[in-house]
Amino acid sequence: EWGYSPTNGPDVWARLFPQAGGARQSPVDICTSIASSDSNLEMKKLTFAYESQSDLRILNTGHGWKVEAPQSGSRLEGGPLGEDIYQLEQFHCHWGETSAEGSEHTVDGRAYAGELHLVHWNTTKYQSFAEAAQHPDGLAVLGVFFDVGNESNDEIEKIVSTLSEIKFKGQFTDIPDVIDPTTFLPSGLGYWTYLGSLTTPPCNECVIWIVYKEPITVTEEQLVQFRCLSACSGEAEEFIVKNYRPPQPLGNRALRECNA
Ligand SMILES: NS(=O)(=O)c1ccc(B(O)O)cc1
Ligand SMILES: [Zn+2]
Repeated sequence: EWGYSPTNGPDVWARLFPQAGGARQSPVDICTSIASSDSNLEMKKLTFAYESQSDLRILNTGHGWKVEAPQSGSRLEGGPLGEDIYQLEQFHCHWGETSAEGSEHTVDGRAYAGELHLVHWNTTKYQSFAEAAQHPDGLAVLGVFFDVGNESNDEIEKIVSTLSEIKFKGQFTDIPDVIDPTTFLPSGLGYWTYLGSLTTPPCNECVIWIVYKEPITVTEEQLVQFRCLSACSGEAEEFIVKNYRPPQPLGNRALRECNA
């Protein structure tokens, strides 16, 4: 089973998952000096509309936590997404063993303490998430960086408060609180965008990435709770202390920015 240790981690994924060695892999280091301010993006504003939902199911995937949030009423469109509408499917995040690392994307070589991914799929063109993940414009993922600060993030706290119930791989529970994905987004809506992939196996090259420039703040305690999840399903305890893939070559891909 793939993971993040030297024997099953990112450096060996391509052996089992050939796409992991492709030319449009994610994450990447966002070199801000080469980001082109694409007037086209300025014109087509990125718009999103989410519902608030309660009783969303959160599960321990063995690689982290994931909230299943299929929202037929949600819409992400505009910006780099052309004329298609994308619908929220799930959200999860990545972190590191200390807060000095943990994000997947880096900015001019700088890592953040973690990164939240809001995963959407193209409902204009495809009939299911699984089908969309087989196409170059199938998914759109919003990435939001975590900075560590003194204010705990109330929305993240709703996630943290359930983690004791899903300590082991395969366990799931319902989040009793109402979750509004909009609250995960920073106030500043400037972003970078490029064509990439899933950052975990099978690393399908099917993602239009939209990475917000402004981080949101979480507390060290909240990140400590993430690291208490176990990657195993039973007694053995192997904590999920890191689950981020390091940056992959950008190659000749365009990196565009939009200062909304
Ligand atoms: N980390 S990620 O957002 O690129 C991502 C999203 C979905 C899946 B998946 O559905 O397997 C894997 C990785
Ligand atoms: Zn992710």
